[in-house]
Amino acid sequence: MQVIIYYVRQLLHLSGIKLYLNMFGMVISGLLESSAILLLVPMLAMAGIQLGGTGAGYNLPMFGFITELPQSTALLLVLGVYILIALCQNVISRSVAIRNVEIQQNYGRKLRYEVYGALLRAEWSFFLKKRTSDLINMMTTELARVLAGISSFLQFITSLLFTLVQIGFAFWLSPKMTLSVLVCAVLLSVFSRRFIRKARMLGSRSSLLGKIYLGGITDQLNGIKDIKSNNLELSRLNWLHDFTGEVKQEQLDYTRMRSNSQLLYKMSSTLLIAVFIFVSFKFMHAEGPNLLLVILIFARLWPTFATLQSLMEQLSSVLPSFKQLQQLQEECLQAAERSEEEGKQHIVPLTLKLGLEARNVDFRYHPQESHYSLQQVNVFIPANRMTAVVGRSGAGKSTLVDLLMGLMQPESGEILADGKPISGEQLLPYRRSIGYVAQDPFLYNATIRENLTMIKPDASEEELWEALEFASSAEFVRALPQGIDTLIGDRGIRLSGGERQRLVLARAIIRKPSILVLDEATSALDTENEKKIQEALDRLKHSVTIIVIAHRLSTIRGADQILVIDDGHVVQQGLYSGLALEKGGMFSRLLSSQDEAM
Ligand SMILES: Nc1ncnc2c1ncn2[C@@H]1O[C@H](COP(=O)(O)OP(=O)(O)OP(=O)(O)O)[C@@H](O)[C@H]1O
Repeated sequence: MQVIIYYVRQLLHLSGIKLYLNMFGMVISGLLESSAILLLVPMLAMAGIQLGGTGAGYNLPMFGFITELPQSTALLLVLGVYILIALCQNVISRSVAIRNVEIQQNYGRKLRYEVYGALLRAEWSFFLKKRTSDLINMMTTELARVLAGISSFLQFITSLLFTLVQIGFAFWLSPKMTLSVLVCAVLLSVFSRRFIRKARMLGSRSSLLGKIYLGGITDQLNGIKDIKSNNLELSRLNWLHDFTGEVKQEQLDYTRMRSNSQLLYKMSSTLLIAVFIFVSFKFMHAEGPNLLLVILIFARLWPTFATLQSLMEQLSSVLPSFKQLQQLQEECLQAAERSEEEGKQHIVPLTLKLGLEARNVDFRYHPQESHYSLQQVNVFIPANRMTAVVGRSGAGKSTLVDLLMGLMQPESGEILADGKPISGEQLLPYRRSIGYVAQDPFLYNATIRENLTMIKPDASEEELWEALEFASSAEFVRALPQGIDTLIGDRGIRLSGGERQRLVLARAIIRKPSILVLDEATSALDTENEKKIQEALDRLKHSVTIIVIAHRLSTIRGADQILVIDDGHVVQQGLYSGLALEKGGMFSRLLSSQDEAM
């Protein structure tokens, strides 16, 4: 429960007095609702209208004057009061309902903003350890469950207050009867604790199933080409068939548990009413209105107990979601690479003047493993020059570049830009100075223009086309049906691999970065386009610091420096011509293996 209270406190902090007013409104509304019904019987009795039995009605002094009125006037008055109470109740509940949505939506927005903000501030290595689908699940289903849980908690508090008022009312009408009902309710709630435990267990199972479903379906839709080309449709459908069987079972168990609990409350209510009426009639010789009173107290009180029980079950079932959300927020906080305030500041990109340096860098993806992805790496990358990083697959090239971009922090050692460590306040200005083209180019499902202006919102038409020209994209963009305003689909699916790569390059260049990082950026290009990009990079290389990861060694002939990495170590360093001559060196081995492959 503590975890729920933690989030409810935040809600209280955000909505302040509004929330208390609303809860008060809910209690008043409930009170009016019950008083409308409860008062109707005695008021009608006072007006001389008996609802069965021979009793004279309840002795309610405040309504004494009614007996002095003619019966039809009294009836009209009583019904008028009844309508007035109902009107007040409905008006209050209308405004409470609207304000409730406003309060909950405000809090929902704040919570989503906070959780997503925390995710965005977390460092890259945090995302390497998480499944994207789990994070999506947290941001959608689990967060929605938490918000529903908060709403249930508030409903629970209101129902509790309402029940207390109802008990007070019932006590006023008949203390003995009310006490008996309360004793029965306490006994039943002790017995019902097992339903609450079961609800929590089923809630965990439901969360887990939600996670598995989203993970599985995301994986499969991402790999739909693989599924189709390997004829895996049937096996994937079988997976869904088995999985939905589990979901069905879980839903059935949950519904069975809740129905059992409600059945228990409803049947016990019927049974207790029967017992009470029998005892009142047989042993206390109660008649008409008194028997009606027994029914009224039960009819009003017992459903509130059933509601409380049902809300407690709902709360228990979403408790695991609360815990997961809190855990995610804590993990994000621990993995935060900067504070919220830093992110809000206006960031002026850094201009690299001297160069980048990796000093005594060690890095492991998992500290518990003995294998280092990089070990004792010492390199200097001069500003406004082109540095190429080469090596066998798995040598550590991407790891080095990710560290140089400040996406991850070394386990020991330092990454310095112009002699200053790229962490803390330096980090965001440094990041802003980088243009990056990944091996697997990513584009948003938007128009080409939107993809470019996302990076530089104030880019002029001229700047957009300049970047497209640079990346040899202008020609194909002009040929598209809506030109630069063409929608390129999910991850740019409506474009060819080479076109995507060129657009990402245009996007990287549009901000006029001080550092340009290209991870195999020309791998999907044909020889003609590759040549054009090479020429453009050659023109840039004296005004921008370029770092390229290259598999095709022919593309880095013009590099000012080549770093050869093997098994996490920098094993060679120098110019293409010099390295090619070092017989037996890793670079010449890479060269000869590429020659053989051609
Ligand atoms: N997210 C990760 N978690 C654990 N280990 C990783 C992760 N990413 C890379 N590694 C390991 O770190 C080492 C270096 O990987 P890295 O991706 O830097 O190599 P690379 O030279 O860029 O390879 P490639 O040319 O195939 O892209 C490899 O042993 C790899 O298995």
